[in-house]
Amino acid sequence: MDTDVTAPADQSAAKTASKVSVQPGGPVRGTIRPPGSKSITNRALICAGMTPGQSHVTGALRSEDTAVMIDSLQRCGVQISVEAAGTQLNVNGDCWANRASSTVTERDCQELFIANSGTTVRFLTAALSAAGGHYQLQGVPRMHQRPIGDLIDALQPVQQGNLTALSADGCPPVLIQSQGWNGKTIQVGGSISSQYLSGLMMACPIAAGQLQAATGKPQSITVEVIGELVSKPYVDMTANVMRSFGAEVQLTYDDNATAEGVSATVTIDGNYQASQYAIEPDASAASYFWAAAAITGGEVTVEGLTPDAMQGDVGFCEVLAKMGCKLAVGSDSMTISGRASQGIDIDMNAISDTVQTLAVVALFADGPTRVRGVAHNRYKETDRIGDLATELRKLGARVDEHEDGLTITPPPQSASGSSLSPAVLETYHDHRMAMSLSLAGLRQPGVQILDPACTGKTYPQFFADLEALIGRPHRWSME
Ligand SMILES: O=C(O)C1=C[C@@H](OP(=O)(O)O)[C@@H](O)[C@H](O)C1
Ligand SMILES: C=C(OP(=O)(O)O)C(=O)O
Repeated sequence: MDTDVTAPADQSAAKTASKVSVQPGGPVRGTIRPPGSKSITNRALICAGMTPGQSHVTGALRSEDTAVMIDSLQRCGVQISVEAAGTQLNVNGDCWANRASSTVTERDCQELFIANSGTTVRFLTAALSAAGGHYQLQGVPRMHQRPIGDLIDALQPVQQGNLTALSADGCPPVLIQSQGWNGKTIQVGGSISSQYLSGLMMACPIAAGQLQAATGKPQSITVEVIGELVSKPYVDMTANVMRSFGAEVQLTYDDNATAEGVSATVTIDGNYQASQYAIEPDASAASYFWAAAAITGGEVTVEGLTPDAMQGDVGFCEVLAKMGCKLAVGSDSMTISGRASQGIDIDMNAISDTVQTLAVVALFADGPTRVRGVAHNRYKETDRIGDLATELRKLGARVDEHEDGLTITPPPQSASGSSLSPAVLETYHDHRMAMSLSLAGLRQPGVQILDPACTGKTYPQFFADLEALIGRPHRWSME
């Protein structure tokens, strides 16, 4: 039996389709280069967009999360022209030069729409607070339930002016009325999201530039994380991108810090310089294609990524290797082959965007898989522990939900392959729910995914690329 994706023939149809299903088939074999990294694109946009001069970014991701970042920066006066189907960005931040932050707060409030993009709201809150001005950042209803209180609390002692999270429990919309920063050391919590620290780090050169203009002296700003810090590879990524744009970043971790102690210290010197910058393919997106090989016992090569990539999510290949797959590393590629046959016990704190991918792979392993260390997954596009458990149960797995993760116990395999159940699966406006759950259809007949267009948050072409990889004509169900 061949694998087959039932999906729309073109992306305009994708926007209106209500369901997609992937039909079971043989081993998936092929090569793919996913689109650019969302996380790196939005970092490059902040560094380039807040810097006077012309920067040139290649390999960028075009998706909803990057579109709202581009649109917000443009509304603030940054000039951004988009070429090569959205993958090349010419960014000019001259609008920030010679801008007196004491006068800009008098302007009309600039309303910015950030949809459900965590990176956009957290990075822009810090950057615009440092730059000064009057802004309101507003998103979709789920964004107004995603915490930003730790970032607001960190900024209150350093920002001159008012800063408020307008929803209950410290969630967006965010209202910023800022006259810049005072240069004091910043302390931030990191147990809910690393994006607060990343946003503060990227804002430091902006604030330092303004302080230097006012005092005539170079400024150095320090940020400390108090207690736990989740998703650490994203913090290393932030430091890397900042260095490429000319900032000096010293970053140290203390893995033995107590709950009240300082677990990370970042000291930032220097300003950004307009730069040329090339973006890696998205490693979280790549996880779906590696998983396709692991679920079907095939072989998939992802080009443009190696274990040296900036994105921690390339570590997903090591997880698959623990489950029994073979990992082959090329000069500019990573190949996963063979079936993921063993259940594992694994801490996914550092690579939490791949938990849903792993959960679907775990459905086809021979024993249970325990995922630990991802309590922060409850604050993402949806509750990625509770809602994930609900959908996996519909497929017939036993799922035990824990405070910090879940245990997935697949039903015993039948001789014909899968012993799961057909199911119509909800996606909760979560792109990763749609992309990961669709892979269950590679082995289990009758798996239908609702609202496939939600992949547009980070990967509008996902189902077209999946079809190209598994190599059969496809159709969308247009119900
Ligand atoms: O900094 C980033 O680019 C990201 C950090 C992670 O969030 P948390 O730090 O909230 O885990 C990740 O889930 C998100 O997709 C992107
Ligand atoms: C959590 C995610 O995104 P963000 O926090 O940037 O909205 C994600 O892309 O999985």
